[in-house]
Amino acid sequence: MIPDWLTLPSRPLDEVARLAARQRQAQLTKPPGSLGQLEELACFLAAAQGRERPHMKQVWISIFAGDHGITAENISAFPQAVTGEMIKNFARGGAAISVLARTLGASLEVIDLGTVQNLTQVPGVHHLGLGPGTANFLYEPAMTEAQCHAALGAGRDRVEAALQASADLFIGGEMGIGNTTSATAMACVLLDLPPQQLAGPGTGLATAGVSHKIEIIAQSLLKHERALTSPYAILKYLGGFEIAALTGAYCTAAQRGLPVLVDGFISSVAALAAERMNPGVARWFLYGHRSAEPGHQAILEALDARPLLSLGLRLGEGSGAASAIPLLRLACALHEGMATFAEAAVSEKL
Ligand SMILES: Cc1cc2ncn([C@H]3O[C@H](COP(=O)(O)O)[C@@H](O)[C@H]3O)c2cc1C
Ligand SMILES: O=C(O)c1cccnc1
Repeated sequence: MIPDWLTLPSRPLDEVARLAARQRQAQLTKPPGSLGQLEELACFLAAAQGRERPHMKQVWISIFAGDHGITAENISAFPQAVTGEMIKNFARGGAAISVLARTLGASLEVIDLGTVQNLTQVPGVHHLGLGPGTANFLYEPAMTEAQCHAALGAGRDRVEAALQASADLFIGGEMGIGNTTSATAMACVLLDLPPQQLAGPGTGLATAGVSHKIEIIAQSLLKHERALTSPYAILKYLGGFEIAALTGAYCTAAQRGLPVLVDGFISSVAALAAERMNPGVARWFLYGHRSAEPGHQAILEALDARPLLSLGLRLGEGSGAASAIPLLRLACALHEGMATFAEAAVSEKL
């Protein structure tokens, strides 16, 4: 059963502040609308922060990591051990997201939800110990009810921590070898599309590997067909600890009024699951980029999302979202710092 807290209503955006921001944009020294999505970003952030002039100072990034039983089916170009190895790399500051966070002045934390390796001795990592990864969903539900609830709750708790730290924005990243298979399986059910249409190379499978991945997903969907009757069941049967944590985080962020910048394919599947479990939460979501993973496009369309960047990234870890932070900051700076037509004595539109 879906936990009660997950479906509590999201906070309404401040439409008065949004309107005030729109009116300010109309007075700035540029043809109306000429800053395109940068204008919309400023107005969205105004509505989210309840002030005409929003800012984007404190960015909070939580990386959720977990192992996947489905890796036993040989569906990734990399071995399962990479999940744990990358957790250590995050902790040491050597991963792409580590560099991005440092460069952006964002806070970064790593949550080990449950991996095959015992990483409790690794300093600087939160350990939740939900088990040695999910079960192989080709044969069994990926998560028990208790694991799924704990993972959703872990996401909620990290958003609460972000709020405590006065964060202006929440980014969730993920790490879990095999999680494009998990996310693709979920997306097939959420969108009612066949795996042939959504599956892609993930970390770099060649054509034969993608065909095998499609076959494994198709068999898994057949196996659990009768159980996959709700977005929560889809998450529990086919998801991962980190995907559930993202889902819980996204719902909490919308409920508490903290805007979210969604990352790539896997994060967007979590965002779609969140929106299906609690319609309306997606009003609080921005989308950092369009991933090179081919299935991302269909997910973005289902969310009516307009991603900010399209750089051919296919990494995860929150990297595509983090890469878009400078645009959010520029949108706020333009909104705040540009002169109005009156201030600059520039003639307005005829
Ligand atoms: C070194 C390395 C660092 C990563 N950081 C994120 N991912 C990404 O790749 C994985 C998903 O792809 P698949 O489903 O094909 O296994 C996830 O862990 C994801 O975050 C990485 C993958 C690797 C190899
Ligand atoms: O878009 C993503 O999030 C992604 C794509 C491939 C591998 N890992 C993550």
